[in-house]
Amino acid sequence: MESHIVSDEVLVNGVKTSLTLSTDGILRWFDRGELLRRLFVEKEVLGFSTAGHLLTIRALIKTGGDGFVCSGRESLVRKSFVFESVSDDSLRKLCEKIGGYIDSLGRPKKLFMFVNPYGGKKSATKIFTSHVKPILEDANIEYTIQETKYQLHAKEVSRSLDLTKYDGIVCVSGDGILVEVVNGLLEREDWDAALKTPLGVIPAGTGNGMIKSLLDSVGEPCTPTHAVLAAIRGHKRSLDVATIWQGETIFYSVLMLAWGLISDIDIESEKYRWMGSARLDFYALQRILRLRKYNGSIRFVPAPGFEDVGEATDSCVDSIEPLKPRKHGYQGPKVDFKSLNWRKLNGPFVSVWLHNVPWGAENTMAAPDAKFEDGYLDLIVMRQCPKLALISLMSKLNDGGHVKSPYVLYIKVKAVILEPGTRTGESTKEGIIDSDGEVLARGKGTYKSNLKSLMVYDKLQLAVDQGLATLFTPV
Ligand SMILES: Nc1ncnc2c1ncn2[C@@H]1O[C@H](COP(=O)(O)OP(=O)(O)OP(=O)(O)O)[C@@H](O)[C@H]1O
Repeated sequence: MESHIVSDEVLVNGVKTSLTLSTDGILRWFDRGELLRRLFVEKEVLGFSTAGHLLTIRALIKTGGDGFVCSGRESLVRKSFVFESVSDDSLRKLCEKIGGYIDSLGRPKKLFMFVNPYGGKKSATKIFTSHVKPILEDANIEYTIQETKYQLHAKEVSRSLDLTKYDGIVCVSGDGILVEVVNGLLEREDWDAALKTPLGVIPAGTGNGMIKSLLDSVGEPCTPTHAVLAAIRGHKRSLDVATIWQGETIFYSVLMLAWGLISDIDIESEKYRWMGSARLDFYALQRILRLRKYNGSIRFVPAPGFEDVGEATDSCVDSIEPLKPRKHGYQGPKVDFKSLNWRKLNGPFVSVWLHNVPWGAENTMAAPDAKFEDGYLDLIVMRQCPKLALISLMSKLNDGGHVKSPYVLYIKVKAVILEPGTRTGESTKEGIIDSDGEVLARGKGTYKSNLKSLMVYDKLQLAVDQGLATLFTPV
């Protein structure tokens, strides 16, 4: 028998009932000894409020169950339970004990929220109003909202935000805003402390890979409501951050980097945006039928267990360019690159993909074995593949089945030097390198754009720092 944190008489619909919070964190109420209902405070209770003698407990309950069901697809609904206390004293005691228990869970009390009204289907504001706001209010969480007004606005704000005022930053957006926030935090003088600020995402973009990866890892569906709950229950986890650099230019990535087939599909299919999500399948098929291969090489430091992949490359050591020291902010991972075991794969390549978390988008499980905080990136390489096999392989992207294909090399790496080259047979055409939805580099003969990309289509280096950032997580 669990001991009680508090147990008292209350009225439910005028009927005398006993309300109990036990040390196992379950709130139960009984009628003549018979259990009427129970709520798992940690999992289901958002908060409570009082009015007169009434105590209202607000919860988020799985539909189709009483909170004990764990299947992945049911939805969550807000529900209130009202208890009438028998005296001021009783109400005070109940509030103090239930409030104390909720406080002990380490939940955020004040959040800074970015809302990107231009991400995805332009529905972030609506998602905030109808899914996020009511839950924050039920949970008595204060929030400050910042709508993003232009590209890199979230990065700018994160660089100078007074973080002592907030217990976390939540982005109602796609992955793009999260990446901006991480980049902004890493440029701060107090980057080390700033990176301990937990970050959350409410899916409202085209690519919602990070929140999909978090929710899917515990069998929960990627919905705004599940995402809010993940952000406010007080659980945190670390996240690896990859530093990508070329000369003085640096980009911090938390999701992925792609070169070849995948980035061509992602970026070039933008011109078919009017087709909606069908644009990706449509353009993927075009790209497979007229398959491109790229010259170039990848040098990498393999994770334990993958030391024999590729060929040894000693010459690499001389060509490593260390990260240039910055005036302030994070200085990159502290690794002696020259002492590491470098291996090499030569092109031509159909596709080169690096992934930090399993899902690249809600329907793309790029790297089924990727871990948030293992200190490695998953490298997925395809050098050649018959077109029919490639079509079937692309159809397996939604369950990660592609990594089992004999045409795919799937390993874990700590650092990479990528040397992208021209398309085979077309020496005037180069490719696109894309990281976390950003075009990092656009080579000759690709699509036309007035926007200048961050880096040039040339050698770039990348290394992972383990668990540098912090995320809100569902459990
Ligand atoms: N007010 C704005 N106007 C234009 N662009 C903006 C605005 N606010 C943010 N952005 C940019 O929108 C981009 C997309 O952000 P977000 O994370 O919401 O979605 P996404 O899924 O990454 O991308 P998509 O635009 O394809 O949905 C970011 O690169 C960000 O810089």
